[in-house]
Parts: sequence; C-alpha cells; structure tokens
Amino acid sequence: MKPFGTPHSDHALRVLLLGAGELGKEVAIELQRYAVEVIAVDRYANAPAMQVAHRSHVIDMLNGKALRAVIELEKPDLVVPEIEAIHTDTLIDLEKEGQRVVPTARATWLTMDREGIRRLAAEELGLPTSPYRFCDDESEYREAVAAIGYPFVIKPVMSSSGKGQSVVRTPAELNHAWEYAQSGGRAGQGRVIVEGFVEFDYEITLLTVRHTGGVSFCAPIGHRQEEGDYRESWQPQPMSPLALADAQRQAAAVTGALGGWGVFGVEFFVTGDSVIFSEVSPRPHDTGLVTLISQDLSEFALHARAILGLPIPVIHQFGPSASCAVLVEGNGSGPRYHGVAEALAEPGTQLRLFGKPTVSGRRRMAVTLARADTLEAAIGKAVRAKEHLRIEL
Ligand SMILES: Nc1ncnc2c1ncn2[C@@H]1O[C@H](COP(=O)(O)OP(=O)(O)OP(=O)(O)O)[C@@H](O)[C@H]1O
Ligand SMILES: NCC(=O)N[C@@H]1O[C@H](COP(=O)([O-])[O-])[C@@H](O)[C@H]1O
Ligand SMILES: [Mg+2]
Repeated sequence: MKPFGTPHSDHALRVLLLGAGELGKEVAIELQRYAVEVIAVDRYANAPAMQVAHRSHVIDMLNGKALRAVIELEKPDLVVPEIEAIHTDTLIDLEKEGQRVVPTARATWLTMDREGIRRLAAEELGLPTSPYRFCDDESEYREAVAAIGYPFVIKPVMSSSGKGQSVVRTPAELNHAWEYAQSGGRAGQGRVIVEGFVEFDYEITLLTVRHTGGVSFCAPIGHRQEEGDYRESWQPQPMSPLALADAQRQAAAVTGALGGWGVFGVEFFVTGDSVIFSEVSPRPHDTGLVTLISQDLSEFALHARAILGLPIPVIHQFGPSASCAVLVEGNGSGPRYHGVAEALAEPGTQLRLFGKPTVSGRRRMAVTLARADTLEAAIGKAVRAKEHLRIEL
C-alpha cells in the first residue's frame, strides 16, 4: 500500500465504499481518522455514509457498466463493499485489471448470493449447516418442502436484513411465503433457498478479523432477531469453551477460504456444544454495532485497520454491553427525532442517529448502546433508551 496521504490532494489514499448505510457511515468515520479520502456510493442520495464522506455518487450498483464507470472515474486505492447487492462480476474483472477489492472480489461474489457461500461452507469446507435446497420455481419449491419438511425457512438468495424471508410452519403458509420471497429480495424475482429450521438455544455473530498480523476474534455477540432482522445484540454472549472453540475453528475456516483482509461477521446457531454455521458477511455486521460501546476498537475501527494493513495487537472488551435497533414504520421524508435527551439520561448509554433521508415501509433509523454490570442490565438500558425515542415522519 502506498503511504498515507492528504484528502483532496494528488497523494490522497482513496477508498470507495459500495453501499453507504449506517455500517458504512461508521467505516467512513474511522477511515477519516487516518486522513483517507472517502467516496461513498449508493442507490439513493444523502445516504448515511455520504453525509460523512468527501464526495458521493448515486448509481445502480447491480448495473455492471455504471459500477465500472464510477470506479474508473474515482480510481480508488481500495473498493470496500458495504452491502451484498453489487454487480460482483464487474468487481472480479476489475480486480484482474489490478483494482484492490475488500476483502477480495471472489469473497464478495461468493457471499452476494446465499448459494455461493452455502455451497462453499457445507459442500467444500464440510461445515455443519441446516439442510437446504435451492429452487427457481414453484414446483421445485414443493419438492424442496417435501424433502426438508416443516418448519422451514425460505429466503431469496439475494436479500438481507430478513427481506423476503419467512418461517413456514404449516402447508397453509406455503403460497404466501413463496410470493413474499419473490417480491422481497433486493434484486427482484428469482431463486430462493429453503432451509430446515434449526431449533437453537441461542445464535451468535463471531466477528473475525483477518489482518496483516493474522486472525483475531472478538468476543461472541448474541442477538435476538424478529422477522429475520436484528432487534437487540449483546456482548459477550456466554458460551461453553467447546462451543466457542468450534465456532472459532469454523470462522477461521470460512474466512480463510474467502481470503483477504477485513472484518467478517460469521453467524452461527448454537445448541449445547453443537455449533451450526449459518452465513457470513465479508464486512462489519449489523449485530456488531454493539462494539461501538463494548470494545476499544469497534468492528468499524477494526475494519479500517485491517484493510489499511495496520496492526491489531489486541482488542479490549469492556464487559456486558448491548445494542438495540430503532425501527420506524410508515412513509415520509426528513424524519424528526424526539426524546433524544431522555434516551441518553441513564449513565452508560449512547445513541447513533443514522440520518436516513426517507422511510417507505419499515426501516432501521438509529441504534441505542449501553454498558452495565450484567448483560440483562445492559440490554434493559438499551431497550429503555430506544423506548424514549419517537420518530416523527
Ligand atoms: N435455518 C434457520 N433456522 C432457524 N432460524 C433461522 C434460520 N435461518 C434464519 N434464521 C433466523 O433468521 C435470522 C436471519 O437470517 P439470515 O441471517 O439468513 O438473514 P439475512 O437476511 O441474511 O440477515 P442479515 O443480512 O441481517 O444477516 C437468523 O439470524 C435467525 O434468527
Ligand atoms: N443486515 C445488513 C445491514 O444491516 N446492512 C446495513 O443496512 C444498510 C441498508 O439499510 P436500508 O435498507 O435502510 O437502506 C446497508 O447499507 C448497511 O449499512
Ligand atoms: Mg444474517
């Protein structure tokens, strides 16, 4: 990597973020601390990371031509994907032409689509996963359901934050779940995965950092999901030593196979000492927002260090901590936030307002963060802080 430079000069170290949501906003802030010139790209204007970047572009990131054009225009030292839904074939071509992509273009291609990462993890690496089938039409769907049985989970292969995802418990729900998967994915109609439902005791995200000095793990993050989207996360999730060791082994295997430098959010279902791999993001994870309060180096600071080739000698965890997602439902633009002072009144509480410009349906707009003496107290504090907030659309 060339030396660190000065933004807006010929010697700037330039990073282009593909996706400019709340996670990218924190990555942009961390990069700015090293005087990196940050260019944010997303499908809409005034996205959170655009508000803290040096400049921004609005394009359809699933359009290969538009994606190539913006990267050729900006000539960044690093391209840093922040969402899955990107024309990753173009990233692969650009990488062959010498462009650096975080963590690697192949990793973004394999994880863009649930099929790529599931087949890599289960079929190549032999990691334990839920039983699964991929289907393109309703007849394949019915065959998959007959093979897998109830309850099962159906998800568009290209979607995140639970969009298009349902848990199906009875045949009466079959059709609605199919229709929702066809309309809810990020890239429109198409292929779905049908997964056997895993009856887990708890689920975790194991943040795994691949950096110049090797591989580091953050303390496990527990979380609660509703409709496939996270509501609260906490750290450190208590785990048996056997389960933690197995999760670390699997995380090292899957992130090693993806390669490159950066933070990965590796998701697992845990029952007793048994650990089942679910999926992995080759980038900071939403449940990892808790690290904004729980660690000296948040997952965003770790991502910045790792991708810039900087050392990560130690990650200090501060004790029981929690985050609570603040969602709003409705339609409108320029939301206003009431109750901010009340939300921050308890000691050990923090808040991030993402600044998303519009809402259409349900959207995560902010996160509350808390530390306390126990996990229960930290979660309670973060939830109470959220309850003080009222978002006016
Ligand atoms: N096979 C399964 N068995 C049980 N629960 C599941 C299964 N698949 C998904 N879930 C539940 O749904 C949640 C979301 O699933 P998943 O992580 O696959 O979706 P996602 O849309 O990729 O979410 P994100 O992008 O936020 O990580 C999981 O964290 C888990 O709570
Ligand atoms: N689970 C993935 C995830 O949390 N991604 C985060 O949400 C943003 C999209 O939000 P939006 O849908 O409100 O635009 C993404 O840009 C990323 O920051
Ligand atoms: Mg997930």
